[in-house]
Amino acid sequence: MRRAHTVEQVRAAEQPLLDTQPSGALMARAATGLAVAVVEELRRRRGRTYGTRVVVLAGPGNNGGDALHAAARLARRGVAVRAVALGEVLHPEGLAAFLTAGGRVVGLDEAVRFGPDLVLDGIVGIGGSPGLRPDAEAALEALADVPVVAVDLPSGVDVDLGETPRSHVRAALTVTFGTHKVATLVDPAARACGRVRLVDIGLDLPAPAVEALEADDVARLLPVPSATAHKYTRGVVGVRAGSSTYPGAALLCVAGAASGIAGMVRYVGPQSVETQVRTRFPEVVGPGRVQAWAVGSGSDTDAVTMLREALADDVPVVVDADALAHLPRRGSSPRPGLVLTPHAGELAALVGEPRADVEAAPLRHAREVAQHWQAVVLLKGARTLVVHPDGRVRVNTTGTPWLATAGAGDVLTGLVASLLASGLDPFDAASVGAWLHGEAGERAAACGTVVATTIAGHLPGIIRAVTARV
Ligand SMILES: NC(=O)C1=CN([C@@H]2O[C@H](COP(=O)(O)OP(=O)(O)OC[C@H]3O[C@@H](n4cnc5c(N)ncnc54)[C@H](O)[C@@H]3O)[C@@H](O)[C@H]2O)[C@@H](O)CC1
Ligand SMILES: Nc1ncnc2c1ncn2[C@@H]1O[C@H](COP(=O)(O)OP(=O)(O)O)[C@@H](O)[C@H]1O
Ligand SMILES: [K+]
Repeated sequence: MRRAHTVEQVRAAEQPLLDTQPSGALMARAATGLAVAVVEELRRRRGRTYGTRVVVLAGPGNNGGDALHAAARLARRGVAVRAVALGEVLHPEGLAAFLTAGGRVVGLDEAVRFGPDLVLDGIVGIGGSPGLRPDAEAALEALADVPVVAVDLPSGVDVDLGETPRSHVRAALTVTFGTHKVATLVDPAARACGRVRLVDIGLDLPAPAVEALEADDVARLLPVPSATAHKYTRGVVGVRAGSSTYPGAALLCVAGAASGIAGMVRYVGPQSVETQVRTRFPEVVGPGRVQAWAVGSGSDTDAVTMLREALADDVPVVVDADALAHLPRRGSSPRPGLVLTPHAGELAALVGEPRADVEAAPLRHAREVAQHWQAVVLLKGARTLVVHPDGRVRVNTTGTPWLATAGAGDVLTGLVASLLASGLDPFDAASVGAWLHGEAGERAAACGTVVATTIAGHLPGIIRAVTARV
């Protein structure tokens, strides 16, 4: 599991170490890890470190201190280093180490003429508020062609919300200390981080604000049939999706549901669509009892009936697409076991705001919807979010932009419902579903361009590969 903590949590975890360890010990760990990462980055880009050039953009706080200490270490390995001071003062010990190692503080023009291979963004870290001051903006503009390594975080992002409301650094690599921050995992800030590398500085941390499943977590959560299993013990998943306008959505939702996780799949929908489903999937049966429903993908005007009928059963329901618009009104008594799977446009319609506002602040909006409907919200996107009404958040880091293809979401809806039917709770079902879907998309993209059918086609192989890990 990758874990991200808030600024307050990081500061609280740092304090006992700052109180008990020699002054500067924690910063030395951070600076050493940063210097190692920069050496690797220089080798990656230039094939060597000796004779390369690095410019530090140094702010007034400890983030600047990290960068200056790291630059001192780089100087001792033959890297030529310069620093541009952004702020009235520089971190005193960091500056002293930097100067002793042969570094020089220069003006912006000289830093540009120096021709750096990399810029180290030590402007602000977790102490920063969103946005950059004009001197930092000018420095980044003048050095715009040079790749940036962000120290702890790209300066200027909103650390705890993962938003980028104002000017900020766009890094090629972010070296973050102690734990991930919300901004290194959650979009749009995560997009400003480039690759992210975590340096352990020995913090003892509480439960995270945001977590990201990894293969071993998914392996632990995925159900496998026991020796005495029969189809009903594995769970039955029902699909109410598709319409005469969008029969394909039913096929794709069923394909996601029929990935081999649940013991049986039922389809309930218009006769003409049912015929197509049964022809394409001979293993699918008709109405009856289920342990979870997938509702709404491509359901068009049938959405309202499909949702009502699914909600009438006392089982978890995944609500997608057209059915989202027919959710019981906000404020009415919440129904347990709901998973909502909007993309940004659908979530925008739920909260009555422009799509762009949701895309600029996905975590905030997903939290709002989870609260209002007391439901698990799976907000689809490049970094899909899964938000529980109790405040827990997971972010999905698998996937590829090739997944942005019509019908991909329908496959996900069926898959999440099948995980619910097999007994996972809504939070795990949504986050495991997003992880598997992203992996299947990556595998499909490795074989060629991606359409929704090929994503579904890769699910069984991914599921077996993951379950084989335990
Ligand atoms: N406390 C420690 O010993 C450790 C600190 N660490 C580093 O210290 C950083 C936090 O240091 P600080 O608490 O000194 O804070 P920062 O260095 O993040 O920020 C310092 C100051 O920048 C100014 N500032 C705020 N927003 C700004 C903006 N948008 N533009 C320009 N200036 C702005 C403020 O006056 C703030 O006090 C972490 O991100 C990490 O890099 C690590 O070295 C681990 C150990
Ligand atoms: N840029 C992207 N990178 C990675 N995954 C993406 C990207 N854009 C969309 N996706 C994923 O593709 C799927 C698209 O689903 P959705 O928007 O519901 O499409 P549709 O309604 O056509 O099925 C979601 O799982 C989403 O997370
Ligand atoms: K920074």
